[in-house]
Amino acid sequence: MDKDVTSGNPIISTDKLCKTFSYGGVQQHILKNLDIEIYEGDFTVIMGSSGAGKSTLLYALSGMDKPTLGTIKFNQSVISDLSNDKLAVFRRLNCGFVFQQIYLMDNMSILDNILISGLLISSDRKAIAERAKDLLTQVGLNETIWNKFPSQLSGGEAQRAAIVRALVNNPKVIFADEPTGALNSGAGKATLDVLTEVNNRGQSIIMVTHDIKSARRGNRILYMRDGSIQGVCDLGKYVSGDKNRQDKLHSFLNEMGW
Ligand SMILES: Nc1ncnc2c1ncn2[C@@H]1O[C@H](COP(=O)(O)OP(=O)(O)OP(=O)(O)O)[C@@H](O)[C@H]1O
Repeated sequence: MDKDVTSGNPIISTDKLCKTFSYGGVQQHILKNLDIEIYEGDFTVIMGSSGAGKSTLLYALSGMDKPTLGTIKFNQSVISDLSNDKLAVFRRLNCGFVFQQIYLMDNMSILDNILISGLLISSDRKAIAERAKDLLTQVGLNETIWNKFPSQLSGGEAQRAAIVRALVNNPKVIFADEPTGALNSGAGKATLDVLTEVNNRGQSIIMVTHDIKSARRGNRILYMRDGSIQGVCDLGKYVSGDKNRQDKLHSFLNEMGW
């Protein structure tokens, strides 16, 4: 795949990545010989038809699931043949996750939810707490929120807290699966603004979405159909209200048959 001039070095690459599920005695080939490069510092968006294999690809790239065949390299190290235990360590050190369902722990304060993630890789509680508070402030969640419980937050506030939890260990890549899928448009925009800001500071993001407003935030769009990459669109960095970018994305998606 051609490399956008604005992109950095490949942070993840795949070689003939395949994923097959067996269900009810039938084999379903979901990812078919994918050769992909994801570049450092990019906001990569994965779009495509329903069932195309977008989430399956995201889970394979992040080491949440293992490929059936093929190789995945993360920063030049092969991760596709790691044991489950080593993959768990790899994810803890390198990956942050943001999902449509927010999965904060109900019986802990927002700050504790974030601290507990940080303590998985460091025992320096004071430093983690400082980083957590700093990040919470950056995403617009001030001190009055820190000691609340998840059920006392709006959906948008909870998703911003979940982004902080994903960032607290300073991961190389944030993997997001429909992060605005359960949010109203205002909360969705606030979540996208945070992800955009985080990416502008250099954080690599890979996001699966059906939502065109979310997709606009990416600088590189991969379009999947039936387990393959059907097309790639390099949009350049997001600039609010840039009509040329919007038109380019629309005509790419039309071309892909979206
Ligand atoms: N663990 C599993 N076992 C069996 N089949 C699975 C499993 N996970 C996913 N699939 C199948 O793989 C296909 C692709 O699923 P995936 O969730 O990757 O698609 P998607 O492109 O993200 O779809 P959507 O946009 O609808 O969420 C689907 O047909 C799904 O049923």
